[in-house]
Amino acid sequence: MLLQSLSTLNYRNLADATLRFPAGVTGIWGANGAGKTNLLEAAYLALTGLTDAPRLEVLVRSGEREAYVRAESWQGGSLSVLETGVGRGRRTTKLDGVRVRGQELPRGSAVWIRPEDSELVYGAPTLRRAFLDQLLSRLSPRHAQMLQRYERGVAQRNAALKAGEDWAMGVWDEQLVTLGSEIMTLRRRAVQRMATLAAENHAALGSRKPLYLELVETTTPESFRHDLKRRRGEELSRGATVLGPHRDDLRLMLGDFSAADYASRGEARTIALALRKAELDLLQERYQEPPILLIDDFSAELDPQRRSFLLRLAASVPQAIVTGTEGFPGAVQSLRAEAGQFLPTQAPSSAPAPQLDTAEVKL
Ligand SMILES: Nc1ncnc2c1ncn2[C@@H]1O[C@H](COP(=O)(O)OP(=O)(O)OP(=O)(O)O)[C@@H](O)[C@H]1O
Repeated sequence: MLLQSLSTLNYRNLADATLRFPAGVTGIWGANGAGKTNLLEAAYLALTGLTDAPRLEVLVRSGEREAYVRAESWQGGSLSVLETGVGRGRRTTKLDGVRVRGQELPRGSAVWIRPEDSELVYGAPTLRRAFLDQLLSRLSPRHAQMLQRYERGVAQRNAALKAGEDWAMGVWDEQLVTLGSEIMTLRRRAVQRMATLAAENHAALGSRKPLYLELVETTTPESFRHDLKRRRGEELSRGATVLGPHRDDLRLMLGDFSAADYASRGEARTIALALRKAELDLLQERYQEPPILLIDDFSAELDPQRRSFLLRLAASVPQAIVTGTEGFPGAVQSLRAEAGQFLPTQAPSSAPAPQLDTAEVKL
């Protein structure tokens, strides 16, 4: 996958413009608040149709009603045009001029690595679940569909529990058990594979402590039906479905210790990096083409060894866009960010050029 150009209109603080990207690494540097993260966010939205903005309207420049992003990208030897428009609670996507659902955009097209990824370690289970679910949905459209139906089922079942409709539970339970069991089975398989990849990546990042990933389930496919019955009384009094895949978590362990409780900030960033690299590995495995790598603030909280891993990782994929407050060594194109504009320039760099030994980065 290669991003040839990105156009934005009314997107946050970005000037309305089209930027072109060559193969290789584009380094974008500039002061805090210049618009570097906004540009990566816009590229990710255009390429995947995905955003984790809390509300779509925050993506729209203050004072405007709609924002629009457009990517021209090469995939499997052909050029596609991907367009997404967002407004208050509304999102439309087009692929080559034809309106499609978000899921129909190329799912394996980009991976976004950013400092906030540390929240995957420290944050609430919801964040880790969202990470897993989003990745699984990108790997399997069937999973995306099942998850949507399951979540709708949980919402409807919760409404029935709140209304005290004990008599209706048999039907809701059946739906939840059928969908939930399949989701759990798929998650188990994916987490097993991801655990191996993340542990390898973590070691390649120079970490001495081993990383373990483990799914913490509130029930199992075998006992889901029985567990729902057993806890019916509690559910009716709380008005909520208290077990099932929507309550599961992904436990991250550094050796014998819970990473959420014991990891330093740098260690958390390293674990998050190992997870993102596993995401890249899985998408590449599935779609047989390396995703475009978007790396925000490449030097944040990382020591020279881990920074060097990122430099080599960026150099090992066909295309990467990397931001920072200083230049990115080895970039084929450097852009200076200022007030939402991106101007070609010679990047200043305080870091030494990376050893581009791509064999060291396992893809
Ligand atoms: N909807 C919006 N409309 C207008 N401006 C916005 C909107 N959303 C965010 N901004 C502004 O965009 C600016 C750039 O933010 P961005 O996160 O891209 O900066 P950055 O270059 O990544 O900075 P840093 O180096 O601090 O991470 C911020 O000043 C922010 O207030």
